[in-house]
Amino acid sequence: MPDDILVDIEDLQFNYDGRPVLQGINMKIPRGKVVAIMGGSGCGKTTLLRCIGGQLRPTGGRVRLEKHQVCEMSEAELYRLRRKMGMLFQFGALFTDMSVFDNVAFPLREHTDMSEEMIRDLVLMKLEAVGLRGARKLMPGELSGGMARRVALARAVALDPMLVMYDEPFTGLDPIALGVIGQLIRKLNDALGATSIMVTHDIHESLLIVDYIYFLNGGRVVAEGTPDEIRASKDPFVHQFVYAEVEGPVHFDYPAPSVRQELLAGVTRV
Ligand SMILES: Nc1ncnc2c1ncn2[C@@H]1O[C@H](COP(=O)(O)OP(=O)(O)OP(=O)(O)O)[C@@H](O)[C@H]1O
Repeated sequence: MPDDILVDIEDLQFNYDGRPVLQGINMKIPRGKVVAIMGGSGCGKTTLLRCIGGQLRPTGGRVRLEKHQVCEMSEAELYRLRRKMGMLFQFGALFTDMSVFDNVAFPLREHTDMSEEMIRDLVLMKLEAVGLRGARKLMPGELSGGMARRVALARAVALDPMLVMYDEPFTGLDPIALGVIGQLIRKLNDALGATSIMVTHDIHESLLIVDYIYFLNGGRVVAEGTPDEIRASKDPFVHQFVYAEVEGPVHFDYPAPSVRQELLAGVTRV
């Protein structure tokens, strides 16, 4: 694998109970880049992140992260590998019974045997990077939504990960907080020399901060490109996302038989 590719995904397939969700995904994510993955609801974006992180075992294909074949690793090996991955899942839930400081210190205490003094210095550095050093004693219940997301961001990068994965980091934020989080994702990626993969529905923020965007539909990559290529694209999938059109090739309904079929089968009673 060329050295500049951190994550190499080849023909990745995943089924839930026999229902195909990922149907042959190919992606090469270079080191140092911020990449967005977009697509309609339920098209498999979170499933893809979980296959990269090794939380789900694919039914076919492979994921290489650096020199590691993620799909073939034991639980113990995955546990060690995850130390090098930061993850921020939807809403970036903080531990509500721990202060801001302890939330960010958590991965350091869990995965290293650093002294409390070192942990303190590192936590304060990460909180400084997200502009919340002064808020370290607050509890999550005392934070605004945007502040809580910034703490979750600081926690995701506490161990200086080589790869940071974000699952819908902008959900529920007002436009200003959303812009702040977007800028921080970019800034932290570059300051840490990390690589970031972000699942998001926010095309406009993505166009501002990422290096490359993949569009998924039906478990496959249907379009991809740099922000400039995406802006200039005539592809109908891309067009539907950029202009937030309800009608288009992306279907937002969960797959179902026709209403007529269901009525005939008598299964629509609730
Ligand atoms: N644990 C599960 N068991 C069975 N099916 C699942 C499970 N988790 C997800 N699915 C199904 O797999 C498909 C892909 O889900 P996934 O969460 O990856 O989609 P997504 O693109 O991230 O969606 P969204 O944008 O709405 O978060 C969906 O149809 C979902 O219903």
